[in-house]
Amino acid sequence: MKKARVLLLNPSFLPRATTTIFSSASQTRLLSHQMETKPSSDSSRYCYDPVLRWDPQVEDYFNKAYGADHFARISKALTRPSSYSCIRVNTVKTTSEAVIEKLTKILNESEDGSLKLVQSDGSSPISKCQIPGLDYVVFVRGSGPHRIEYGSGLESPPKEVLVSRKCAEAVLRGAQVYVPGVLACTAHVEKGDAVAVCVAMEQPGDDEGDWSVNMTRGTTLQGLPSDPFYCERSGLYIGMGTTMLSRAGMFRVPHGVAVDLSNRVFRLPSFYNVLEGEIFLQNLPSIVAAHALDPQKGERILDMCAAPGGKTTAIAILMNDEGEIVAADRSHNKVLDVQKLSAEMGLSCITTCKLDALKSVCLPNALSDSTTLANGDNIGSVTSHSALSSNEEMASGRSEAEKSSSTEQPNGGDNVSQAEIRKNKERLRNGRGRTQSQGGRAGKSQGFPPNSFDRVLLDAPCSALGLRPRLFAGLETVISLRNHGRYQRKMLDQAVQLVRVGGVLVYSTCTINPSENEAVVRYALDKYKFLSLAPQHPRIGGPGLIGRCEFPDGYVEELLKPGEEEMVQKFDPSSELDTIGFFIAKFSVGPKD
Ligand SMILES: C[S@@+](CC[C@H](N)C(=O)[O-])C[C@H]1O[C@@H](n2cnc3c(N)ncnc32)[C@H](O)[C@@H]1O
Repeated sequence: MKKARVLLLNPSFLPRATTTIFSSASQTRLLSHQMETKPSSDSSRYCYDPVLRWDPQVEDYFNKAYGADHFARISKALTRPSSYSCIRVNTVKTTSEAVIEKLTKILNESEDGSLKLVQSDGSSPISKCQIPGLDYVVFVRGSGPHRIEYGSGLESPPKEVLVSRKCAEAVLRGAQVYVPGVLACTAHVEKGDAVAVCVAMEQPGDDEGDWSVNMTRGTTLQGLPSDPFYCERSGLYIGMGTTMLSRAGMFRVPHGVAVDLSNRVFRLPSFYNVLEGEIFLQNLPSIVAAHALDPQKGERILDMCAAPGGKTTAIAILMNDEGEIVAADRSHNKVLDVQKLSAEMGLSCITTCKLDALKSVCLPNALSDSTTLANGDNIGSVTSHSALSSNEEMASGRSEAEKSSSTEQPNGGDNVSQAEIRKNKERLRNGRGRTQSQGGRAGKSQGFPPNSFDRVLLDAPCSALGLRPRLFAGLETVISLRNHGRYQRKMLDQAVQLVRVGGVLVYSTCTINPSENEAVVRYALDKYKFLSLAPQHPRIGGPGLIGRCEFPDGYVEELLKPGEEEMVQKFDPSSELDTIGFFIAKFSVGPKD
């Protein structure tokens, strides 16, 4: 496979990089270090130098796709958080300047002084994004990896708290160590003790592809080589902190902070619950995906896999909250999350519905057929889009008064089941029920007629192999990666039908897997001759991969053709942009016949 040219990026777009401190031991560490059985020296044990574990065939595939050196860099980058937090400002409510002022005050007043300390040159860690058109994006620079003094040279080893891999990934992003994430702890730990926090990583089981942590919660550690998985935990220390509970408390109480991790390998501010409704923490490529869609005021847009609503709300802000965005997701509870976010951000152009993207196209006659069915044996569970938007089922950020007075019925309003009409009349008379108080219910949609949207975003569910920090990747196999691609192609088949001629379709994923990115684009371009790749603005990601990949089982995967690679945006976690791995393709929809 031919590797595509790497686009050189202008680093001035980004917050200035902080000094990284890698020990020479960490640079030379062998890929197989987690499997070593010999006890390691103190300095290589008490440090953060994880190596991502992949299924061997997946690793082989990625090595071929990217080249071994490049993939090793990607794999390493995935184990670290990005060096900055990216904040999207809700310009409907506030401005970047106001947010920068408030965040500066919050950070200066914060009890955790670590963020102040990282700026050795006296500059602020907060800055406005310099990418043209993205001046409503604010970066907050973090720092790391820091070398932590664990006191390992002392006579007795440091007391330890062992946390689950998922807990560790959250902690690396700035979270605290919460009780449910704690798996094991040294004996006799009391509240207020200094502890080293390390990660319990999945280990290979007896069968191929079988991985597990294999440790009972509450296990006692001694800090000695006789501890379970002692060697395997080498190089997996994420910081030093103070216990907020005794050992017994950690395994007795259901929630709360277990360790106040004051000395971290990576220091990133946690903006949990900060400036709610005014800001949204979002990865830079996700913001760029909303721009790639290029939504215009007054348009009708479908976000097919919308939850939790990060891109939906980004699109709404780009439209200045004028037009209609239908935010769909398969999961009822996740649709509620979109409703909550839209309401919090004060956005009224977003309507939500529960919809399986694989069934999102509904032919006009099928629409009334299934509505008839719904009247009979499945009352109220299937409701057309028109019914939803006119009858409050499709919850939106619009005020109650506005919605109840709305007479707008885009499809003529003739697809509403009588049961739904009765139910809604009652609801309007009685006011919202308890579960409907803040978008407590997500209406189901049975789909939309072909060509009913100006633009469609398909931010597809994927293997998420671009998300970082990631400490383990062994569960995906070449077959599961291929299956993700198959699922995405089926969704794309639906999306293509829903965009009107002259409209735009954006396809995105947060994975580095070519089967879910370039191969899906190849499929779309080969199958739908009316699709063409369209230029994206801004274009700050790198090029896609061209060529083909042949697998040992004979499966052949076609990727992009020469000339197409510069039309997509591939965000490489190992590049200077220091983002998650992400992929964006934008298609123009030409005449369909
Ligand atoms: C990558 S996430 C979307 C993230 C979202 N676009 C954002 O920016 O906040 C993928 C979403 O697809 C949803 N999903 C998975 N399968 C689906 C299906 N068949 N139909 C609709 N949604 C689906 C998941 O529930 C998940 O919320």
